[in-house]
Amino acid sequence: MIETRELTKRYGDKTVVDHLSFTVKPGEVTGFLGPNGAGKSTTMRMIVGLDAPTGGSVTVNGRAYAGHTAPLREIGTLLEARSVHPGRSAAGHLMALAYTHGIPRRRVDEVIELAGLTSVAGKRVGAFSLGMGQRLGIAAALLGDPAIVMLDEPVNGLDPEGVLWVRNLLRQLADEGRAVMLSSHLMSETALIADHLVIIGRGRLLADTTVDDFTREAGGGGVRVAAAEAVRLRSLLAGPDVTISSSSAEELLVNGRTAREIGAIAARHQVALDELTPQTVSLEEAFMRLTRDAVEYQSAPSPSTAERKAA
Ligand SMILES: Nc1ncnc2c1ncn2[C@@H]1O[C@H](COP(=O)(O)OP(=O)(O)OP(=O)(O)O)[C@@H](O)[C@H]1O
Repeated sequence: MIETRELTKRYGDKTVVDHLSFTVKPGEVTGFLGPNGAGKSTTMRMIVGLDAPTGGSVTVNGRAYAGHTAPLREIGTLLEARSVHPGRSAAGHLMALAYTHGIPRRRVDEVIELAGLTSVAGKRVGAFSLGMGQRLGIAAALLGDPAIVMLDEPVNGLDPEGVLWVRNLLRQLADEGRAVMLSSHLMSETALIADHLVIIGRGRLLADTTVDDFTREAGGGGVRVAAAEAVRLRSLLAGPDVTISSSSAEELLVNGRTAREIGAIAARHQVALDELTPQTVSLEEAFMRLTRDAVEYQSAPSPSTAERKAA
């Protein structure tokens, strides 16, 4: 389990992580989401003691990372900046890591197989593709058979097969009872992998929710109904928590009733429907709405000719 409480990081007068509190629980995949520059990497670096917090605290399985005698057995990480000697083979790299952390040699063979690197284990890391490098990074993260796995942008640069592999692996690790945390700036991809979502913007917590709840709320765009008898249908659909607007004489936008309920009411009263369409909002759109005010570099529309002349 990872627990951050009021975790804060400032660089000069800029607050990069701002009183952030969340928990990454065992048996779940937690997606850690935010636009570029939101503070995800900084938070992850503080979790493993690579950056010191300005305020607040973070614990890994109940203690500060530095307080563990065998930290690789507690938490395995893949962070963005990896330093692997390009002249070393994949097996050599993992062996060196295992040796310095007192991890038995057979575990190296296990993670090489788990990461699908058996056929390239003897190859120079410098000649690895991006995808193979990611697999090696994940193999290294799993070396200590840790209770927590924390990966920064693990699917970045992977081809569809690689993405599927990461997705299945993370599911398997969570099903084994491990706490899995992965960062991303891609909502739709994360929704396919994660159970839980921690969404941040400008270092602040914007949402701490389940993927199911986030998806349900994102789908709350109402139902569009078209019927020649729209006026009669409108009064039939009215109710305490129902709001109905209309953009034309034969169209309604209904909030507070599902498409199924609307269809049943229309059938009961013999109102013929020309259209019955739930207005879904894509997950990516919902994520963009949530983080809109927290995007570090927004693309501004270029000034119009009139504005340029006035300037
Ligand atoms: N050492 C540093 N000194 C000053 N500012 C820093 C430092 N490290 C990070 N920052 C700033 O902190 C903010 C958060 O950066 P961070 O890398 O944690 O964000 P992120 O959410 O991981 O972004 P990305 O998705 O682009 O990797 C950025 O504005 C970045 O410029």
